Amino acid sequence: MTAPVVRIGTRASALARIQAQWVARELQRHHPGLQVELVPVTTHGDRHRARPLYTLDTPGAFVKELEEALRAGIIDLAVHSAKDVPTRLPEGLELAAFPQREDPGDALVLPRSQEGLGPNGRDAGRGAGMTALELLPPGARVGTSSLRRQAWLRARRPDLKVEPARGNLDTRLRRLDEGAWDALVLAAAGLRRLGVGHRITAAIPPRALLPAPGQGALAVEIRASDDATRRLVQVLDRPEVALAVRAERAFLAELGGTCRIPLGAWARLEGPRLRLAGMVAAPDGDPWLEEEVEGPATDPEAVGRELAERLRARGAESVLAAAGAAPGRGAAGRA
Ligand SMILES: NCc1[nH]cc(CCC(=O)O)c1CC(=O)O
Repeated sequence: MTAPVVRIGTRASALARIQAQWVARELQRHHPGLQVELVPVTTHGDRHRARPLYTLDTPGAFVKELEEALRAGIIDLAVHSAKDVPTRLPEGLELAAFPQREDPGDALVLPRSQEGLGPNGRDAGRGAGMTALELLPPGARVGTSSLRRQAWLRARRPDLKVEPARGNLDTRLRRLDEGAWDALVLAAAGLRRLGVGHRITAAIPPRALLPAPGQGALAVEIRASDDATRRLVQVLDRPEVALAVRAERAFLAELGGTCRIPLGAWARLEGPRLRLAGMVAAPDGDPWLEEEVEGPATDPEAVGRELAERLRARGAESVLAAAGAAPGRGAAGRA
């Protein structure tokens, strides 16, 4: 009998490759002798690096081609950042595992020349103990591509100049150091996975700014008919992560969210209960609606729906309507 080969599709970006390689290594660690092959796939989101994600009209800008390769049988599994995966999957595919989650929060990064300022600053600088927002000087130019981060910055610090920042992470950090912006706001998980967690000047905890649904988590997608691969990837699944991300995604799906509206969600397992916080806001951060619910961990989708209902009761619908959000496939490379 020939040893089975599992073909893992990966985007070409450094972060995507690190994530796919991690999955490959974990699979081989748990299944000695298993053959894995990494198959590069280019996505729409990768081809339009320079444009803010929310201006791309394809939902799932970073996942669509991987899903097509899966359905065509070119690859057996796709490794995604969970927050890039639209809430509605194409026919015949399923998310089979949610591995251990990285830091779900966002992070403020200052240029190298200002690094001493933060709580992580090597010289235990003047900024020790200061929050991300306190570290930003008046009128600072802050680079970020996500509407959620933009809404937060505009609501909390109307003096700031919020500017688009896309391109891969290395490029953005280099341009930051060259003076393109005074600061960047990014997902902490991406920086940590890339081994540049030391560039985080100040963490922005989920309580201060609710993350994008799924932020910091990976999602492993397979063909629903592929029982062999489902069995193999079971070892990667962390039930507490799966429950949290399912609740966050259900909330997003219920509000028909796309990456065109500022929306955040963060779930934690507390024993047999699931606690889920969520927000929707106008692009300028006013209004800003935030709520928290808890419910049985046995039904994360119900907890997500309950949170959406609570926010609807507070007028979320008009916030969504004003942003032109229509029920669609859900997150399209939401950040
Ligand atoms: N939107 C793109 C994207 N997709 C996943 C990450 C980072 C890793 C993660 O959130 O899990 C990023 C970059 C960012 O938002 O700064």
